Parts: sequence; C-alpha cells; structure tokens
Amino acid sequence: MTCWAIIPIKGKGQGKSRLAGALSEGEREALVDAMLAHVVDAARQARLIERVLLVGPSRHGLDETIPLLADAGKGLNAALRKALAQVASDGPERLLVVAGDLPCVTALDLDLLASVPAETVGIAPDRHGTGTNALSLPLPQAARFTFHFGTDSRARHWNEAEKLGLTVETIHSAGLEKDIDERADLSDAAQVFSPVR
Ligand SMILES: Nc1nc2c(ncn2[C@@H]2O[C@H](COP(=O)(O)OP(=O)(O)OP(=O)(O)O)[C@@H](O)[C@H]2O)c(=O)[nH]1
Ligand SMILES: O=C(O)[C@H](O)COP(=O)(O)O
Repeated sequence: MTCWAIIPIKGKGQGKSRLAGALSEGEREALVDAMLAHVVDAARQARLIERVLLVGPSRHGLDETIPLLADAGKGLNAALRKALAQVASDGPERLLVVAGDLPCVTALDLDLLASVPAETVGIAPDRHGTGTNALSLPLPQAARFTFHFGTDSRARHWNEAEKLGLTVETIHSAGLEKDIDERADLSDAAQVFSPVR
C-alpha cells in the first residue's frame, strides 16, 4: 500500500490568530513553525508514509526537499480539495490529511491512521470530539471527497464518507487529538515550544 501525507499550513504570520490574546505575533509564528516541523518529522518517520507534502503559501523555513502544493487563498477546504485532485492522479492508495498544529503527534499515531482497512475513511477527532485533526482517505475511492473543516467537522466528514459509500473508522490517539487552538491548550505544546519571557 502506498500512502502519502499532506499537511495544510497557513501563510507566514497568519496562523493561530485565536491565540493573539495569549502570545505575541513573534511567539505565534515561532509556535506555528515549531509545530509544523514536529508534524513533518513525525510523518517522515512514519513507516507507512512514503511522501510528505505541504499545502499552503509557504514552507515556514523547512528545506526545499518538501514539496509545496499551491493554495489559491480560498480557505482550507478549497485548498485541500485542489491538493487531493492533484495527488489522486499520482496514484497513492491512501492519502492522509494531517493538521500542522499537533505538537504531540508521533510516527506511530500516523502509522495507525495509515492502517485503516481498504475502502475505509479514518477520522481522528479533536479533544472535544466535534472537530477533525486528521483524515485518512482511500484512493481512488475518495478522490472526490469534499472537506468540511470548521464547525462540527467530525460529523460532517463522517457523512461525506458515507455519501461516497465508504466505511468510517474513528482513530483515537492522544497525539492526534491535541491540536492547539486556545490558551488552555498551550501546555500541550510545551515539548516543542516555550515563549521567551
Ligand atoms: N493551506 C492552508 N492551511 C490552512 C488554512 N486554514 C487553516 N489551515 C491549516 O489547517 C490546520 C488547522 O487549522 P486551525 O486549527 O484553524 O489553525 P489556524 O488557522 O492556524 O488557527 P486560527 O488562526 O486560530 O484559526 C493548521 O495547520 C492551519 O495552518 C488555509 O486557508 N490554507
Ligand atoms: O475541527 C476542525 O475542523 C479543525 O480544527 C479545523 O477547523 P478550524 O479551521 O475552524 O479550526
């Protein structure tokens, strides 16, 4: 089975705007870069992932060996839809979509996500159980998957998979559920980032 991973990331200075009350602009940028580097490392170490690509306007300082798929600036769901279409034609049998703000994710978590059975979509929810932090899409069956990141995305991604006639599995892991959105989440980022005060 060939499996690729794409990691969406906003442009420099755009990310983690909800943390504006907790961190300075420079700190937010450093947090975004550190979390992205962590997720890329985990994906590169995962045994089952063959290629790792970014989707977004910038590499955030990562070296040019990581491919960067374009983002037309029409939001996360539109950017992922376009990236999926590009990747699907290249022939991997599974595509993982992994948020760039998962400072606790491990290679083992990503291998688990990559290991869902054929014709099955894997959904890794966030800590609240309502959002989506990662998806595992079988190809070509999910080549036309419509992304619904935003409010209640877990339930909406579930419905989307069923609409395509696919089975759904929920992937629970401590590393995948801990995205960093709010001040209360910041302690989970301590292993990759600490603000200089
Ligand atoms: N390429 C791309 N990535 C995005 C876009 N919107 C969100 N992302 C990425 O998707 C992942 C999850 O997004 P969020 O949890 O909302 O993170 P965020 O957008 O940095 O945080 P806020 O600004 O506080 O909403 C992060 O890796 C973001 O960088 C977008 O429009 N384009
Ligand atoms: O739960 C979600 O769908 C993700 O956290 C992304 O949504 P957001 O971009 O609104 O955070």
